[in-house]
Amino acid sequence: MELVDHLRDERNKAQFDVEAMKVVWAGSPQELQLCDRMANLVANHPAFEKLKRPMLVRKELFKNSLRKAAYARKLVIDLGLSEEEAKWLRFYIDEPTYPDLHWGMFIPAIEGQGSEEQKEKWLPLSRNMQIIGCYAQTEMGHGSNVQGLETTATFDAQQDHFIIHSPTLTSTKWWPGGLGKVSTHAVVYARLIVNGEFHGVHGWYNYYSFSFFLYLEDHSPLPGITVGDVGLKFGNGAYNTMDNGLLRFHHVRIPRNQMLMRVSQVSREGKYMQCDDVPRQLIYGTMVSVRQTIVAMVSRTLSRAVCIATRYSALRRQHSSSSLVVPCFLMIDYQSQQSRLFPLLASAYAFKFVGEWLKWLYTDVKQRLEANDFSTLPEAHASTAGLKSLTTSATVDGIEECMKLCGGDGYLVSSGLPELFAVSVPACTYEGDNTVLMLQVARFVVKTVSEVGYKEPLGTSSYIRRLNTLLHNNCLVQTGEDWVKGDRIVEAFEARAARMAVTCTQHLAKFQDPEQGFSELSADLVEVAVAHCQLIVVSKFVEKLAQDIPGKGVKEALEVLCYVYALFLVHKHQGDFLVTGYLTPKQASLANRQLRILYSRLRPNAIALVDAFNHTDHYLSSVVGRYDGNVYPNLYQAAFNDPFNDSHVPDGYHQYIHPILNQTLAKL
Ligand SMILES: CC/C=C\C/C=C\C/C=C\C/C=C\CCC(=O)SCCNC(=O)CCNC(=O)[C@H](O)C(C)(C)COP(=O)(O)OP(=O)(O)OC[C@H]1O[C@@H](n2cnc3c(N)ncnc32)[C@H](O)[C@@H]1OP(=O)(O)O
Ligand SMILES: Cc1cc2nc3c(=O)[nH]c(=O)nc-3n(C[C@H](O)[C@H](O)[C@H](O)COP(=O)(O)OP(=O)(O)OC[C@H]3O[C@@H](n4cnc5c(N)ncnc54)[C@H](O)[C@@H]3O)c2cc1C
Repeated sequence: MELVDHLRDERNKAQFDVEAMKVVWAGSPQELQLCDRMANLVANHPAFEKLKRPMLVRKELFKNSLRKAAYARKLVIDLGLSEEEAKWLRFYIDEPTYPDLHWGMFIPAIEGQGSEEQKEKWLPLSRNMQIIGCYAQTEMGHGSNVQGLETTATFDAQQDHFIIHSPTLTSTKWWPGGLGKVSTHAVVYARLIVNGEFHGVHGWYNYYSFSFFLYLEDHSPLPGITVGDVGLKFGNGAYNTMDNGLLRFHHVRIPRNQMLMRVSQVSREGKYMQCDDVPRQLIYGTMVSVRQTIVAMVSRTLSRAVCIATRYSALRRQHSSSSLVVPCFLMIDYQSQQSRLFPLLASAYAFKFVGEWLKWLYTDVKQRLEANDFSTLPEAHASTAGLKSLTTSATVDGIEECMKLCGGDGYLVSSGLPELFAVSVPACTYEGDNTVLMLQVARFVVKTVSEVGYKEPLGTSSYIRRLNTLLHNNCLVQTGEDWVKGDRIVEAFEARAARMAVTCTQHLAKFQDPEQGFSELSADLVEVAVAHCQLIVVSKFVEKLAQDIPGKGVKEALEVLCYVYALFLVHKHQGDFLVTGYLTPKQASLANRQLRILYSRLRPNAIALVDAFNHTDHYLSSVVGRYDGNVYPNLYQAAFNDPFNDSHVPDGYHQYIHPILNQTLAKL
């Protein structure tokens, strides 16, 4: 039977080579081929079916996710997949499970913080999954405030042991993924006590990582350990496939050599030693690594929501504004729909490119750290923290908007959007609360501004070198067309970021106690950080356009997306641009007018731009976002796939409806 493509007319409108755009989106022909292979391996295997997930109760759901993880592991071994291939395989299985933390945090923590000897011992065991690990940092009472962690690790010189203890209820380890039911090991953050002395109580370096056996072979916890799951989380399915755990220690002994010893050591005699040439911030290194990964992944999450909303918008017809009776308008042709949808489409591309750049920055910093060069760590910290915060917040808001863009059907689980929202929303909290992370960026920016004159701003903050120009030269835009020039756009974002940073730095200088100033101005400081991070995203998109991009019409289509992203932000934050005096109201309104022109240029390419994400129907898991656009019969069928429709008479009907119909309520 011939398959009907309900989106064919839309696909025919494309003004660029979709296959070439797929390569740009994937990053390279090799990446495209790799992702395509892994996505189809998952899509074509019944073991990875996921549509029934939201109907399962927690215990079934969890067992189902363990089965999938075990099956994935078998595929990795049987097919001899590389670590990179295995990573994509897990990604397309699309279900948070313990291997995410094992591979994503436990192993990187050992790699980054273990001594050579420890790495030799623990890494082969971990990579072969002979042990399964998690990352136990957060406590019930302390999440953002890592300095406040209460778990103690007291050195016992007599027995050459550390004694790990949870002195209070609030010191209970709380949230670590994979901890609740599965992990055999954990990297635990604790306060170090040697010879009765807390080490580094004034600094941030008084937390050390320990690796320890959590379970005996019969899989009951070691004596002195209480472990469990933190309980049901938001959304059906969603993050409930993960055993986020709780953990308490009652004077649990572990050998001294299980303290991760790259940053500092405790000797057999009980002497505490800090490695001179290694900054203490390195114990936060795993977070830098994971924040980078989150940015690399988040564009795909947003692209998935946008793909669903764009395809449905290009199929569904509603009435025109002049006639409420004739259903003639495609939803995507409403200007208001475009103004909500197209900036999200542009954001997905923008986040992809900034994610590629961040990966480059992180790879560079990682190599430097291995060679004990820590000079770029502050920038890597600020960039990973800020971009993690910016992109996850925008993505989660974007998914919610996509749900609304699909009308009532977006709210159906079968649209794929509610579960995507539920599984993504904790990304604004985990790996650092987004506001807390933006305050870290603000610290970095304010420090850079304060040091102008005796320390050269580098990398993402190098615009601060041109402070004088940026503070005094206003925008030169005179026509709408003037707005679609890369260097002009970047300069506008630089001027806004620099002016906001300088104003805040001046306000901070008026406080006698800098910390009090920082606290009182924290809302403004978050806005400074947002401006700095948006500048990074815009400038990396513009830099991408300066590269050689093959394929008919590909570069032109990307230019439109870049300007949509940038001018949408100018419009959204026009208050910043106006208050700082960089723009006049006329220039701001020219930006908005140009944005409307750009939407009309983007419109014919909309479907092709989401096709270029190359998402399989399995990955999308959305009736309304199907590739063939055959929505309505499938939407109808999906309703009958719900077990709730197995019978016309639900449980409770005879008991609770009949008495009402028969007026026999007194018998209840
Ligand atoms: C949509 C979803 C899509 C995709 C998802 C994909 C993958 C998901 C995979 C995994 C995610 C799953 C689970 C998540 C796991 C976790 O959540 S683990 C726990 C994470 N916890 C946190 O992130 C805690 C946040 N808090 C902190 O990081 C710190 O406490 C703090 C930095 C906020 C503050 O710490 P302080 O000790 O008070 O620091 P400070 O005094 O402010 O700063 C001291 C100096 O240190 C520098 N610094 C801070 N952090 C780092 C760092 N990470 N690296 C390098 N340097 C750092 C800081 O800049 C200061 O420097 P100065 O030069 O100014 O002194
Ligand atoms: C799904 C999920 C998975 C997780 N996985 C792990 C894991 O594997 N391992 C692990 O160790 N942890 C994990 N966590 C914990 C996570 O890292 C913390 O939840 C996170 O760091 C935030 O800490 P908190 O929950 O204590 O929030 P809080 O720090 O209590 O924040 C609550 C509110 O206070 C505000 N706030 C806090 N501090 C400040 C400040 N200094 N200035 C201004 N505002 C502030 C925040 O902006 C936020 O609005 C996970 C959490 C979730 C939800």
